[in-house]
Amino acid sequence: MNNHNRILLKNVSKIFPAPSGTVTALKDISAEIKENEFFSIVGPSGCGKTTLLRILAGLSEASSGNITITAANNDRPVNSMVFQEQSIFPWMTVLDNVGYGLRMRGIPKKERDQIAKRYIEMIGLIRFINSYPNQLSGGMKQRVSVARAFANDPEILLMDEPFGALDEQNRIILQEELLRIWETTQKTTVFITHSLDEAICLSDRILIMTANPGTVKEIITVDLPRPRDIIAIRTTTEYNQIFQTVWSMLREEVLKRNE
Ligand SMILES: Nc1ncnc2c1ncn2[C@@H]1O[C@H](COP(=O)(O)OP(=O)(O)OP(=O)(O)O)[C@@H](O)[C@H]1O
Repeated sequence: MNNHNRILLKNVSKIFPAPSGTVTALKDISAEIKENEFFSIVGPSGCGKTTLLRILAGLSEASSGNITITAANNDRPVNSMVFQEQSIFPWMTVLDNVGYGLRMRGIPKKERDQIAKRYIEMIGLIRFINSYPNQLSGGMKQRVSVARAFANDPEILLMDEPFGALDEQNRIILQEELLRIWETTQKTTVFITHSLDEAICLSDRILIMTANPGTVKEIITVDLPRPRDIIAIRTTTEYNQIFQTVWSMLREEVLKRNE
């Protein structure tokens, strides 16, 4: 991991109007996300994770506070987002879906097809390069979304529960593929998940949020060596210690949320 800050959040708050007045979804969120870091956010349901990611993506504005995203190269998009639901275009082939962001940036066809093909190979879908989404399974479609986000080569990658809708087997395969692509590209990534296991297996650090309002409870460093074999690291003492630490913090918040 590089020591430069790529994303700086300073006292970010978000207040939504609600029928009974207002809801404070986020309160004074401050964090520094480093260049090349894999940074996950976990927290009880409704604590504001998606709201925070939407603010980072520029899809929503903070009510107060500052967000700074340092762009190293002005020709690249600032961010690409991968959502939980499959968000690929049904009328485009896998190749055209993965190259979509590059096309929007005016990259010539030959070059964008070359780049797209590289990522399609990485996600193991080269046999399906000319297939349409209705010929693919849910897991395959989500792999196309992941490949598209990386092919776009954004400054930062934002992922909102990208594997949440998948069955466990596909989830493990996609986690392994994501780890491999991330370890090759070292793209600064902010990743939301409900799964502690997923957060630990993938991340350099994990931000644990409180609920009502969403604040930073703790930021934990995941000191597990890379490259990681996500099946093997689950059997280590280090993994179990981190799991217990994160869970004991999160448990308090989930219980509070259920009160
Ligand atoms: N557009 C909106 N208008 C009003 N309230 C909103 C809006 N979007 C989110 N909220 C509220 O803000 C809070 C945080 O919501 P958000 O979806 O960010 O949480 P989350 O942590 O992503 O939830 P989950 O884990 O269930 O996906 C919730 O109380 C939610 O009801």
